[in-house]
Amino acid sequence: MLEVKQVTKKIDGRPILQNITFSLDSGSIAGLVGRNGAGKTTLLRTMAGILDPEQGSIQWNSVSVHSHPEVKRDMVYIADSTEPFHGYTAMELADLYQQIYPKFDRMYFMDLMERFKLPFHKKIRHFSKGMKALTVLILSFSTRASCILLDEPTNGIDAIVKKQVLSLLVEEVAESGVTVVISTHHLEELERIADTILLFKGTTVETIEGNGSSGPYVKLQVVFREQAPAALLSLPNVRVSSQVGRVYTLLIEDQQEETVRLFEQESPLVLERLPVRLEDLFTYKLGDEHHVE
Ligand SMILES: Nc1ncnc2c1ncn2[C@@H]1O[C@H](COP(=O)(O)OP(=O)(O)OP(=O)(O)O)[C@@H](O)[C@H]1O
Repeated sequence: MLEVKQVTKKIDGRPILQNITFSLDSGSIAGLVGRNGAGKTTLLRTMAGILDPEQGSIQWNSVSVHSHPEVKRDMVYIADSTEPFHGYTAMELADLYQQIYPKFDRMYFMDLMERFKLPFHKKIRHFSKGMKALTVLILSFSTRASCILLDEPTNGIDAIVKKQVLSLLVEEVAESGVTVVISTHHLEELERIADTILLFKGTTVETIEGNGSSGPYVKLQVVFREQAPAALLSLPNVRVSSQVGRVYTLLIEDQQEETVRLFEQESPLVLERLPVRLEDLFTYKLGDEHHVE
């Protein structure tokens, strides 16, 4: 189990992470989402033990990552840039990782590289973005580390490679019970694979169990006969996601049924429930937040 407890981190005196607390079970996939500059990379690097928190702790199976650096051999962090790997071939990277990670599975590495038809002896700088993404993912799983932290693993890759990357991820989590945390801006891919969403709100993280489709939210499409009821639309638990003429799309949090009834009492022409998407929650939670950087 990965436990992040009351983690606080400043950069250049500015608080980036404040009192961040959540825990993730083994064999789960968590999606880390938030606005640009929110602090996702900082959190991943702190979880990986690369950055020290000012306060709080990160524990992997009840052992502190920062006080017991040997735990890091069971955790792997893959940055959003593959640039540090560019001067190496895949085989050289395997050699390097084998020295760092005692459980590195060379056979498994070779099998997966062959399965995806990736070259062993070509410098990574000559790989396409998709090949780079797949190679670093294969490398990370080959460490046989139990906790894998991935910063934007599907950035800049096409839909087919993305599907391969995500299938590989799900396959690995199901087979070897690893815990994976993925930072991404691609919310739709998390809907398919994540068990938990960690949503950056300001300098804290809100945990949303499931992929956003369950939970205390209702999405409604309402077409009003005449004037839209301003008092209802400005209720604190109602957010207007969009409005086209008299057609309103609303997201309601908490007291959903009671609030839906209030809308029904207005006798709208149409009142229809729609599936709640992660993007709806993202906009609902973060729509008012300033773009950080
Ligand atoms: N080395 C650094 N020096 C100064 N400021 C930094 C440094 N690293 C991060 N920051 C600042 O910390 C904040 C969080 O950055 P971080 O990279 O963690 O965000 P992010 O959520 O990963 O962003 P993005 O989604 O755009 O990749 C930003 O305001 C960033 O400018």
